[in-house]
Amino acid sequence: MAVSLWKNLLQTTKERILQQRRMSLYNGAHGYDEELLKKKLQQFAGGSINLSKEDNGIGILTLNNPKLMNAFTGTMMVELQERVTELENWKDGKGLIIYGAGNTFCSGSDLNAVKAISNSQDGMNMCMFMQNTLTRLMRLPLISVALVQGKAFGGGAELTTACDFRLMTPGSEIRFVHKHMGLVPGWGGAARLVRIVGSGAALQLLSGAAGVDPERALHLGLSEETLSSSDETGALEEAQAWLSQYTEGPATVIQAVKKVVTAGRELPVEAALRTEKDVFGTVWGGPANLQALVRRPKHK
Ligand SMILES: CCCC(=O)SCCNC(=O)CCNC(=O)[C@H](O)C(C)(C)COP(=O)(O)OP(=O)(O)OC[C@H]1O[C@@H](n2cnc3c(N)ncnc32)[C@H](O)[C@@H]1OP(=O)(O)O
Repeated sequence: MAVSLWKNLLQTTKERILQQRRMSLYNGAHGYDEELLKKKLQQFAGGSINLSKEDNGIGILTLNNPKLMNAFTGTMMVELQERVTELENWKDGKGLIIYGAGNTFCSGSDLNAVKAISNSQDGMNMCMFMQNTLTRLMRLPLISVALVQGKAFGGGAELTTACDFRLMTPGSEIRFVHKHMGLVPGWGGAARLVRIVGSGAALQLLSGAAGVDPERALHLGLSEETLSSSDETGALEEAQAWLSQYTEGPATVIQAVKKVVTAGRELPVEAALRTEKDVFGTVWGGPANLQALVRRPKHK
């Protein structure tokens, strides 16, 4: 009995690792050694990434390094990857809100770490790590929201684009400052921004490196809504209420919705259609479907 339990656990863990590899953009075949990079990132310690999984199926992910305006240290990058793995395995999850501690979102990568790994290969390795993590974040079967208070600069602006939606508080700002740092986005922010606002607006935002206030963000389609609260508690409550409109219902169905949209967003149409058929098969005749057939609701 114990042996068979152990075998099952081993098999599940193996499958999970294989699934993560499949979902990752970069692996050994790209000359990328994740374990080696993680060791390097661990040298730049500070801050944390905290996750709280609420009973209503909404996860709250906090970027917590307020002394540095929530800049990403190396250990925070590693912790973000760990939290994403936790969210991938959250059966009851439906939504996710990402926000920064201390009334500000995130000022990008920690410039102290950046300075210490300023050679090209280290930079690309760090990008591969963050692109892997943010791609997995974007593909989570959860509806995700970046709650932008204060500043979302550099890599912080890039992180907002890995979420399905952005909500901004009054006075907040999203700014792709990379050009002023002699850089371009490297965490996947350019590719995602083009898909959100179109190539013309993306080119303006990256080459102008100007701040985007809530009004302009709304106009560009970069933000869904400007919240009325500026304080952390009020903004979080508002963001939860906004997200709840879309997370109402069984987790299996909400996750299926996100999966078909992700497929439509990322795959060629034939592959997206096949995925849609497969996901449909997971809900058709499922508990929520059967209960609805009994209730026979009228959608007036
Ligand atoms: C592929 C990823 C590329 C990147 O992300 S590159 C990084 C891009 N980000 C930046 O260049 C942001 C630089 N910081 C700023 O512009 C300003 O600090 C910012 C965010 C507008 C906030 O301004 P203020 O509200 O006036 O606050 P402040 O400047 O006094 O900052 C408070 C303390 O936080 C520090 N800080 C802010 N952003 C940081 C960062 N990214 N890395 C390391 N430290 C950072 C800042 O140096 C200051 O510390 P201290 O009080 O001087 O010891």
